[in-house]
Amino acid sequence: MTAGRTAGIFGGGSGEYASSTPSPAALEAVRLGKRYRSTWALRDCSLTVPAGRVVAFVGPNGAGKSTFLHLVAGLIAPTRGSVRLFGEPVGQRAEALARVAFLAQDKPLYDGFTVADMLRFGHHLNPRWDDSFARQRLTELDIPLNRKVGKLSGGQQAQVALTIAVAKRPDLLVMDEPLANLDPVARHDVMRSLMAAVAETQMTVVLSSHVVSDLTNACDWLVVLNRGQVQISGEVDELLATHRLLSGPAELADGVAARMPVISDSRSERQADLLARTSPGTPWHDPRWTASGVSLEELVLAYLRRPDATSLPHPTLTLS
Ligand SMILES: Nc1ncnc2c1ncn2[C@@H]1O[C@H](COP(=O)(O)OP(=O)(O)OP(=O)(O)O)[C@@H](O)[C@H]1O
Repeated sequence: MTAGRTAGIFGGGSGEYASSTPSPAALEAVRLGKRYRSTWALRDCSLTVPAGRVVAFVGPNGAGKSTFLHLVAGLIAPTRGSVRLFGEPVGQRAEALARVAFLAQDKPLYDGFTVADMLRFGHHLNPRWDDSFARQRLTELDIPLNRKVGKLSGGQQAQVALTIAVAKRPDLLVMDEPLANLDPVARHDVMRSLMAAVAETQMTVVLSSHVVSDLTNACDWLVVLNRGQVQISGEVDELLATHRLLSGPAELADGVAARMPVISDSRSERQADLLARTSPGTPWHDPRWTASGVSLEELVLAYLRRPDATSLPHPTLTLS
C-alpha cells in the first residue's frame, strides 16, 4: 500500500486545489518512455485523454500497461518524456498527486484489519474522504464492517478496495487489473459498482485489463498498448465508427488495401475478409463488397495481431 506523497487508495486529497485548477486534459503523456536496466518497457508513448472518461488500457502480457499506470500514479519516474494530470506534471506537487487514487493489482488491504478499520484509516488520511458513501455502499453490498479483510472473498475484497478508492473522492482513479482473479459474476459486479461511482462523481477512470469483453459497456476511451508503444488511443464510438469488416471478391482486395489501411486481411481463393480503417460517416458504395461494423473485441484483436498497425488520432485515407 502506498500513502503520503504518492498516490494510493489511501493517499490524501485537496478539495481547494480541485476546484481552482482548470483541467484541459485529465491525462497527457508526451513521448513517455521507461527503461528497466536494458529493457524499454515503454517507448515514445504520447496520448491525451479528456476529463470524465473511463479509459481502458488493453494489451498482451508485458505490453507495458502496469508500467504506464505506475507512471501516471507517480509511483515510478519516467526515463524519458512526461505525464501531466489535469495540466500538472506528475510528481511536481503534492496536491496534484493527491487528486489521484491508485488501486494496485494486489489489492492493497491489510488482512488483519476489519473493514471498519480500513475505513477509519482512509478517513484519517484523506481530507476529501466521504465516509457516509463508503459505509452505505458496503452495507448495500452486504459486506460486514466488523469482518476481517482476510476473511472476505476475493470479490468482496475487490469491492472494499474499490470503495476505499472512490471514497477518497479522487479526480482520477487508476486501477491496474482490478478484475484479475475474479470470477465472471464478481467481475460484472465490480464493473457495475464502478460505473455507478463514475455516474455519481464524474471522476476520470483509467484501468487495465486483459479481458476486452469485460470493458465493452463500461469504457468510452480505448488505449491499446503493444510492445511498449501506443497502438490505439481514441474514443470507443469513434473507433468503432471508423472501422469496417469488408467481405468481397479476393481479386479486388489489393485494390481496397491500396486505398485504406487494412488491419487484418484474411483471404481464400475467392473471398477476402478485410478489417479496414475508413473515414467517419463515409458510406461504402461498392455492391461487390459487404461492409459491416466491428465489435470492440474484434478491433482490439486485429490490432494486437498487427503490432505495426496504429490508429492514432485521425485516419488519413478515405473511401472513394
Ligand atoms: N521492475 C521491473 N524491473 C525490470 N523489468 C520490468 C519491471 N517491471 C516491468 N518490467 C518489464 O517491463 C515490460 C512491461 O511490463 P509491464 O508489467 O508494464 O507489462 P503489462 O502490460 O502490465 O504486463 P501484464 O499484463 O503481464 O501485467 C516487461 O518486459 C517487464 O518484464
